[in-house]
Amino acid sequence: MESNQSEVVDWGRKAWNLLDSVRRQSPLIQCITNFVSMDLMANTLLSAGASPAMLHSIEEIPDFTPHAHALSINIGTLSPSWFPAMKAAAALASELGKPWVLDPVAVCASDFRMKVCLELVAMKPTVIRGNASEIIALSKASFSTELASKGVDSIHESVDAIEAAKLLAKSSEAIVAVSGAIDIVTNGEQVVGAHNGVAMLQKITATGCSVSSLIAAFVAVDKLHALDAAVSALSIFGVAGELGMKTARGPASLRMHLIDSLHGLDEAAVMSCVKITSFS
Ligand SMILES: Nc1ncnc2c1ncn2[C@@H]1O[C@H](COP(=O)(O)OP(=O)(O)O)[C@@H](O)[C@H]1O
Ligand SMILES: Cc1ncsc1CCOP(=O)(O)O
Ligand SMILES: [Mg+2]
Repeated sequence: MESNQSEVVDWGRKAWNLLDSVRRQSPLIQCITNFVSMDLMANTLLSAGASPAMLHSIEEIPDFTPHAHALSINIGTLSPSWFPAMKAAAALASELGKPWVLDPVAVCASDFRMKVCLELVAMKPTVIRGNASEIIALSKASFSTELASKGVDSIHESVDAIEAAKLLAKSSEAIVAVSGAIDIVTNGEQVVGAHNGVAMLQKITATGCSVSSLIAAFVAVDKLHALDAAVSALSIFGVAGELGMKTARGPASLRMHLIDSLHGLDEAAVMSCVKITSFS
């Protein structure tokens, strides 16, 4: 059961406990991800205390996926040859009761991406995390040229995608997370928001991809509370961005300070900086 809507949740404590569990358990996260994100995603997971493995060959899935504690699937640089491995890994993870996260990068950019994503959504991801335009497009379940204009970036605000996220969560039975100025997370009924992060994170490629895999690491250590784990991961990543921004001079140095801050986060910083509120 997720945190009850009427109870007062100490989100700072919850987020810290989850980060602490990731550091103690160092879950193995299999990432089938795009070429752009591999480096930042692996470093994000390492600096949070998890153990990343970027294995995407279909031949290795029967041997390796059973050892992973969670799986992260990202369609960023999709080509037809990758799709069978994504499906095989998702199917095996589901069969073995392992949580998995889908990042529908640029699902609005082409009919091919939309079809691939809809097949993956039907395979029951634990969490779907995208930006607002991606979640709006995916909830409509059909490709439209109107949303294709910005490719991997969003043309909507996250709060504009709340109803779409709820619809998608209900139809897919996944937790749906929409990143943005406020990160929105829903199970279709309950809606929570993480108010952390800095706008400069949008100027570093693959921060969205990386936070999707961080969600996989948090869900790996608390798979019965995927909504709480997802919003905590988003908030913690945002806090690392806020602290990193204090010494950054632009996107390139923020990338470095983001990783350093995530690695160095302590209980006091998490307790005082995490800002998660209920929307419903
Ligand atoms: N305006 C903003 N203010 C603060 N943080 C933001 C803002 N926009 C995005 N972020 C953060 O940047 C990261 C990447 O999100 P986003 O840019 O929405 O994903 P994507 O890269 O997939 O489009 C997330 O951690 C999100 O919280
Ligand atoms: C630029 C780009 N092109 C294909 S995948 C990718 C990375 C997208 O990363 P994010 O969605 O985290 O911005
Ligand atoms: Mg993205």
